Parts: sequence; structure tokens; C-alpha cells
Amino acid sequence: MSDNCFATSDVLARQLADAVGGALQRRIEEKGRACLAVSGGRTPVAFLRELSSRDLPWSKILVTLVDERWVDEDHLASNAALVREYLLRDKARSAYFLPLKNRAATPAAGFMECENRLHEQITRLDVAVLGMGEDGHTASWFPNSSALDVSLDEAGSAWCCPVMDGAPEHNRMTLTWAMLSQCQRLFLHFEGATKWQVFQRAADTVQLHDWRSMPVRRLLDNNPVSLAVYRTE
Ligand SMILES: O=C1O[C@H](COP(=O)(O)O)[C@@H](O)[C@H](O)[C@H]1O
Repeated sequence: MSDNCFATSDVLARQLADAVGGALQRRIEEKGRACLAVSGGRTPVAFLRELSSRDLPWSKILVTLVDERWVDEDHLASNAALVREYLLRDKARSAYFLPLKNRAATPAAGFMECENRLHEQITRLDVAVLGMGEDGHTASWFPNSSALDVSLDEAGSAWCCPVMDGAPEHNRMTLTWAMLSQCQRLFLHFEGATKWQVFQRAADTVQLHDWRSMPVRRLLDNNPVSLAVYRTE
């Protein structure tokens, strides 16, 4: 794991955009296209805006979400709306966007369609940028949610999982560890001293296997993918 700590949010956003943009560029040079998964919430706004200004062959990039709240795109909580507003603009307007939400009434009802669309359009993710909540959740892997059995199952075949309990306010669809652990580059992006303390508590080696109480631990415990933490002080 590498820990990349910056003094301000602006510098963090630029440095993370450099790292993610570089990784996407290299993948496109190697295989002609690249797949990126980004997170929602408040933290990614400056990073997404910064990334949208980068000179990349965006028409060769598929963008999807690490997780989504099961709300329509005109809802303030929609992660798809956030990505459309802050990333799919400027130079990145020609990127192809694959949302996780569909027209089903619940994530459980929409699971099969979402799963099929992921498999149809993605062979393997290249880069994923995850966030982290103060409760130790990442993606929509919430502490003690019953969805963790499927979401964190290393041997599982599902690439997404409906989250019908444990998440605040909205039911969700999340990518699973089975999908994210095949990604080439994983970034964990958060800001501030409180989240750093949460992360340090998660990284405590004595409790590292206890994913259920702090699911972000799944990224740290025996992770086959190199993880880069990008954060502010
Ligand atoms: O609910 C969510 O929370 C986390 C962290 O969000 P933030 O607002 O504290 O930055 C985010 O990574 C996740 O994608 C989102 O759905």
C-alpha cells in the first residue's frame, strides 16, 4: 500500500487526477481502451472536475460507478448525476457512461439487469477510485449489512450486489469485491484527520480480518491489487 498525503484538497484533486489519468493512458496504450469506476458522495467533486480537464482519449474510456443510491438521476443523492455534472463534461464529454441504476423499483429487482450489463460491457476494470465513510464503509459495503456476505465473497461470481439494509437513507447497488479485486489499480480517496483516524483503526493488524465491522478492511487484508491511498492531512 502507498500513502499519498497532501496539504490541501486542491492539490489532492490534481495529484489524484494525474495518477488516475496516467493509469488510464497506459491501459489505452496497452489494450486500446480502459474502464474506470468512480465513487459518489461529497469527496470526489474536485477530483472529478480536475479529471474532466485532462487530455485523454476519452472516447476509448468507459466510466461506471463503484456504487449507486437507488434514486432517479434528478435526485440530489444520485451518484450518476454527480458523475454527469462533474466528470462527463469538458474534455471527458465523449467518455461512455454505464450507470448502475435501472428502472426496476428496487436494487434487488434491478440486480439481474445491472449484472448482465456489467458483464456485457466490461471484461475487467482497469482503475477504481473508492471513497470511505466515517463508519469504515467503502463502496456500499456498510458495517454489518447482510449484503456483505455476497459483496465481500472472494470466490463469488456476482459483480454487483443489491444493498437493502445497513445503508443510511437509500437502498443501493454496489460493485463487489469479486469485481474490484480484478482491477489493475485501486485508489482510496478521503479527506481530513477524522477519516485518517478511521483508516488507521481499520488498518490495525490485530483486527484486520474483521471486515464486517469495518468493510474498508477488505481492501487491506490480503489484497491482490496494489492500493494507493490519496488523502489530505
Ligand atoms: O455513500 C457514500 O459514501 C462514501 C463516502 O462519501 P463522502 O460523502 O463521505 O465522500 C462514498 O465513497 C460512496 O461512493 C457513497 O455512495
